[in-house]
Amino acid sequence: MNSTARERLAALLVNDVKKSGFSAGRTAPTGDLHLEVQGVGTIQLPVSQAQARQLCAISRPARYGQGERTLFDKRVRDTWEVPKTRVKIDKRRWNQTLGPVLDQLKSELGFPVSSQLRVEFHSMLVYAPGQFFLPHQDSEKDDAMVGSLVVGLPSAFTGGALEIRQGAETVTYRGSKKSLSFVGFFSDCQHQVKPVTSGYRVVLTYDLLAVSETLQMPGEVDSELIGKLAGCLEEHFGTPDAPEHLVFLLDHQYTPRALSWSRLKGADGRSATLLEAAAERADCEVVLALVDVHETWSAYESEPPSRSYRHSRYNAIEGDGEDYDVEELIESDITLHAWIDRSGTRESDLALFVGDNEVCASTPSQSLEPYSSEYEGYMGNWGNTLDRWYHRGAVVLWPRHRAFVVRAEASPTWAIDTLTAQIHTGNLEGARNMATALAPFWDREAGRVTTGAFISSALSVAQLIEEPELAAMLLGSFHLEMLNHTHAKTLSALVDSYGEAWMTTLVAQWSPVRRQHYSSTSESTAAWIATLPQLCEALNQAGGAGATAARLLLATAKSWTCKAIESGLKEPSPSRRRQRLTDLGLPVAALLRSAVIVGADSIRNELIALMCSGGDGVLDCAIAVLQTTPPTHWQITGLQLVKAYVRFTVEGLLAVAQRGDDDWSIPLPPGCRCDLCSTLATFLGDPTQTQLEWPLRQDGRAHVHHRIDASELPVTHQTRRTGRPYTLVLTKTDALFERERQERYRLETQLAWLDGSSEITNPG
Ligand SMILES: O=C(O)CCC(=O)C(=O)O
Ligand SMILES: [Fe+2]
Repeated sequence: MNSTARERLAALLVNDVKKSGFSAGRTAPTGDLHLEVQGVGTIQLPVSQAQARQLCAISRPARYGQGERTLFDKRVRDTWEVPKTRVKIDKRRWNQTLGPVLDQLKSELGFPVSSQLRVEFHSMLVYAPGQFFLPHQDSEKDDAMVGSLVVGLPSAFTGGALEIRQGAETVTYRGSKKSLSFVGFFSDCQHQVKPVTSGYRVVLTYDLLAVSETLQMPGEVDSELIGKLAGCLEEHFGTPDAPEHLVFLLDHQYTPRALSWSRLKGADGRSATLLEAAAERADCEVVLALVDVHETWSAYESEPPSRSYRHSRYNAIEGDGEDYDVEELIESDITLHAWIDRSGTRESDLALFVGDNEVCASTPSQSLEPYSSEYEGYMGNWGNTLDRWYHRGAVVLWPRHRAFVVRAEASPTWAIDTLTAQIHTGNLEGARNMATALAPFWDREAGRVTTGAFISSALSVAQLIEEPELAAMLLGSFHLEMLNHTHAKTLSALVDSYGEAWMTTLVAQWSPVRRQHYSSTSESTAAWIATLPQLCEALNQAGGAGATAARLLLATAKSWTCKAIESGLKEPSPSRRRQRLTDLGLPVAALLRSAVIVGADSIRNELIALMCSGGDGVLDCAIAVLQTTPPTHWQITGLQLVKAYVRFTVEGLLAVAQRGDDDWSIPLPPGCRCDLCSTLATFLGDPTQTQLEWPLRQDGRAHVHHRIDASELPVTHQTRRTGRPYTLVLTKTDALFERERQERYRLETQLAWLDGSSEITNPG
């Protein structure tokens, strides 16, 4: 007995839907097939060896697809393909056989009676002895394509079986000596043609397309079943802490383009129809969705991996084949990616995680063909693992009275658009109620949407809703880095509506300082600050409280930058420290310009004082600020002072006497002062000693290594592994002299540049 309502719902659907296969075969007499190949003539059925050889003579080797490319590789596909333009078929007569066969295949593949299958000729193939096609999947090159049809022409051959696999199940089709043999299968099945051992195998291949509505009207007979399904839905959603959704995984996999209510594959159409009717009775909303199932299994390699391909008619990927024995499911997660509701409205870009207690299926993912899989050798906790990904279709349901919340959680963009529409139709009270319902999850869900359109709409909804707390809730998850000059008017209106204190709290919440990102992860903050002058300009022009908003943003950007400089100065690696501080030149320059724009003199003065505060690193930053600011702006931004200071400092550095050719002393930068470090400092500081042999235990050696490497000193360290303890051999290198030469050259270049620039700023 299945315990949960959702499991009972899945069981009801399994029992109802006639067990239809993923492939189906038929034979038919040859009478209606009149086939002519230019250069060979009318093809006599059964195909003789002689005519088969003639066909090979006018053919070319068939290609296969992989990714975006179409490839030719005889180790994957070795088949002759008759050029399509040479093949002529009397369609009218052929349809007399093809039509009824398609009807039979349709029912065996589980399509409802009301649907229609259509075919499009794809190719004529000839397999000579030894030829084959390795396992692959045909990709859907047309939205309506659901599978492939292979029509085998009668001929005498052995081998060449067509094997179709669906998960653990393989069905083999061998063709016929006297009749036409038809095999239809879905495009989510892997299939292969085994090598022909004698004679010739000749086939026509077709794309199989589903046309017209595949959803049925549920019949009277279904009423009882629909009642039971509706009962399951009511029970599933009935408890106070019930899950938000019910996700029924369909049997087939779909590409985003192919997913549609009217083109469900096989029995999926019937399941969807029944669930839709049940949803109606249980007052639920229903959508057709695309879910990604990701499963991690513990696994081991059973034999050396072979390759398999998603063949395209023109797209291909590698699969895992049957080369791993899977043991136990370690974890599985399911994400909803897109859906289409009954009115045909599509929501893409969803990223909704679905809990285990929301999912049911009549076929476990494991017995489908994964879209992609990856085998990892020993992974620590789990030994070897096999990861598999499936793109499954699903029917997703939720109670109608929860519709707004469910849809809003899945798509914050939709939620904001809906609120906007409510406000515009004058239903402010309704919009406020809706916004209130968003509060429990809004921070989490809205935080992952960063599109410009979403930010703009959310900012205006927050203003139009005329409720400070709701407005702050709606915008709470934003980051400063999302704002640009197009938001100036709304930002200014927000300060007008809710006041400066409200905005101050919000900006603090948006601030990167709160996230404490000052280093390599903060490029986006630095890049945003570089655009701040434009935003400040726009805010100034917006009038009203725009200037207030600009000053708030500027102050936050300034504190981030000062913290980033502080953090950069603490960077132990000299080369990384120089890089980080040089990179901060751009935001500092932008802050200075912004300060001028909004008239924030104190911020400007503070930054100028900071740039003139000495120290190695700050000098690098100050030079970068000068280099990124046009000299014509130096006066107004206060950078004249910085220029003078830099000039003075650089001259001072250059005035220090150059290192003598025999001076090997190296200062050890401040840091640890343990006994080992003082021995190290003494050796380094000695102008004549270039090598030190130092018997030292392992932990001591590690400490000294670390000290030398962290400061990037021009000293090599080697361990001589004889005696006890081993001996650490430290050797000063020539890089000491070379680096100082380069550093002087750099300073001289900077000085020359500064002098050159001042001519521009002080004409005459
Ligand atoms: O030759 C066959 O039966 C199948 C050929 C095939 O798989 C293909 O053309 O994609
Ligand atoms: Fe194929």
